[in-house]
Amino acid sequence: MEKVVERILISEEEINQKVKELGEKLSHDYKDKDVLFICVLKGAIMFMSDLSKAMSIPIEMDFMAVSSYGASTKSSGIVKIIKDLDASIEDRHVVVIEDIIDTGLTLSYLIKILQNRKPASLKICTLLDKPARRTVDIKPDYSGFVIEDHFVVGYGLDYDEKYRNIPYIFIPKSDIIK
Ligand SMILES: O=P(O)(O)OC[C@H]1O[C@H](OP(=O)(O)OP(=O)(O)O)[C@H](O)[C@@H]1O
Ligand code: HPA
Ligand SMILES: [Mg+2]
Repeated sequence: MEKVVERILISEEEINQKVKELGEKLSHDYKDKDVLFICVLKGAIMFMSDLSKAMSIPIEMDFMAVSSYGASTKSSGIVKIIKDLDASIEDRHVVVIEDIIDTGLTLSYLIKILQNRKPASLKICTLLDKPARRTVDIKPDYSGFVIEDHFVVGYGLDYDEKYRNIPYIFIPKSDIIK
């Protein structure tokens, strides 16, 4: 990994601690409700998995896949649904689980679609928030770390589909990014 890591931004320990805190907060906030977590594939896979295990209440899970980045570090601005939810979210208490809010285009598009399906409530939980690059007005209800304007990978986040499995979040060396 020395060949590709410029700098570790968030260590495995820091992620674990933050996920534990978010799990406690969400468990408290949803203790009297049936909550449905929607994982935004593929980036949120690690966060969804660890966060759901940090919950002290039972939750339901569903998955949605959208894509706007492709093999690039820049959002195309066009968000495509690649896989939709399996079930209706009408009257459900929904929390959308994301790995990162960057420009905000992906989530603002997704939230509009989900809001139209009339959930009882709809909140956003993101591990990373990069407000410097926001082009649309969207804010998370739950957020792990606010980060500066770096392209980051690891813990679900990819560059050209690689590094999602690395258990920490790092800034890659510039020569591996085209
Ligand atoms: O706020 P934005 O600028 O829209 O960027 C954030 C989104 O981009 C990434 O997904 P991507 O489309 O690369 O798909 P992936 O999760 O499969 O990597 C990331 O996982 C977020 O979903
Ligand atoms: O910083 C990032 N890293 C990886 N994928 C991303 N998608 C949006 N922002 C990022
Ligand atoms: Mg990506």
